[in-house]
Amino acid sequence: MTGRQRELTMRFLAEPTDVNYGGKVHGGVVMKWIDQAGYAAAVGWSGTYSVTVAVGGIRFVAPIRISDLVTVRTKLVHTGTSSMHFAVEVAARDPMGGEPRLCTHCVIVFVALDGVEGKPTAVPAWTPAGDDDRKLAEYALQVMELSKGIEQTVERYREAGEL
Ligand SMILES: CCCCCCCCCCCCCCCC(=O)SCCNC(=O)CCNC(=O)[C@H](O)C(C)(C)COP(=O)(O)OP(=O)(O)OC[C@H]1O[C@@H](n2cnc3c(N)ncnc32)[C@H](O)[C@@H]1OP(=O)(O)O
Repeated sequence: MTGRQRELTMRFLAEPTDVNYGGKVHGGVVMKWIDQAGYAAAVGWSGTYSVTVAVGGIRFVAPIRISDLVTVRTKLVHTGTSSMHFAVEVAARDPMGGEPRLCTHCVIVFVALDGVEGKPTAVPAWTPAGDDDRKLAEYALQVMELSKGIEQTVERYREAGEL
């Protein structure tokens, strides 16, 4: 089974405990769903315990409302040695009808460990099969490069004691 399931989808209803005073789902709750779907996808692909190492390019495009049917879709778009990059889309729709709306998208990266307190370990490699796959992989790598650039900027300011 490891190294075979490239896509994973979670579906559920947005509950009253997920929403803020305006009836819209908290951004942090959406991030938790992304993390959970990414975790299931990562351990499925790697066959080992995996941890989130980075999230990039997260954009909350449209709100999710209470009782919406939510779909979190993850797609593996790149593997490194121990890392797995997933493109994630969160969509929602009224379960009584209506078109799905894209609500959030991002890239999330997991690292496979050789145990719960372990070290990074190799994952089955995934190779892009066509132009669409190659574009997705390039997109994910660019997003993560930009995120690493932000991390380095933050680090520079922290080291200079300016934060
Ligand atoms: C048995 C128990 C089951 C429990 C079942 C419960 C289930 C319930 C539901 C689950 C719910 C959801 C759960 C979600 C999973 C968490 O939420 S995990 C918690 C949040 N994450 C963490 O705590 C991770 C903290 N970070 C770390 O421990 C270390 O940074 C890591 C991830 C082990 C990496 O260590 P490191 O020394 O940086 O390792 P290093 O060898 O330099 O890099 C490893 C890889 O990371 C990549 N990397 C490093 N930095 C970055 C970056 N900024 N950007 C991109 N890639 C990077 C490297 O490029 C490298 O990739 P490869 O070249 O190998 O492909």
